[in-house]
Amino acid sequence: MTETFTDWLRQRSEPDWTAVVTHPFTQGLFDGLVPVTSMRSYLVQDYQFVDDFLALLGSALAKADRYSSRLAIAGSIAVVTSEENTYFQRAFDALGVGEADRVRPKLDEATVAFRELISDTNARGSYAEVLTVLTVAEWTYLEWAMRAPAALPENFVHAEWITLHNNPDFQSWVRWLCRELDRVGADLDERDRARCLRLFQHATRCELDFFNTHSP
Ligand SMILES: Cc1ncc(CN)c(N)n1
Repeated sequence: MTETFTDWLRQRSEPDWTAVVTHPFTQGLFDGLVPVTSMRSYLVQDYQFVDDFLALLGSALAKADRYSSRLAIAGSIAVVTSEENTYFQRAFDALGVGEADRVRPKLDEATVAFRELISDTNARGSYAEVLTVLTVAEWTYLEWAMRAPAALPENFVHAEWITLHNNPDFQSWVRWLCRELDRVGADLDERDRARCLRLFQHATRCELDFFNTHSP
């Protein structure tokens, strides 16, 4: 079988890729053993990441070259702004996160770095480059969440963060993202493919730094 563009990108992003999808933070989630302080700081920072991520989805929606692609992207925007946002609010309530940390927390270095990558891609990236960053963010999350055991932790803060990233709709969305990047990637010249690779590797490193920051 011939190698797809997304497989090519992922293979050249090792060993960071495997380090993200098997990260000890995710094992802590599966066991329900991430300490409250780590879970709180992780979700507070992630909510700021999600803000930029939503803008990047908007950029993909605007840059897409066909209506069917816009529909798929709009479906993901709907999830981020409903189920996922509601999860954050319920988790913040359960973890005692105050208003200031929900709206404008002090950002960790890893969050700043990730946000910079996203906003640069948002401002200057082609559709293929926007898809590249989205694919890393979603595919890594699907891959770690798929490693969860059938028995989920009791605490909904842990359990729902896993199921939000491993359910049939999320799986279809990630499959679509990979196919879309393969489709768009097929028309790129060598220089643009290399740009996507650098972005893919950079985004994978940002994911790793993000988990590392919140691992006790
Ligand atoms: C850091 C990060 N990367 C990816 C995802 C999945 N959207 C997330 N919520 N946070």
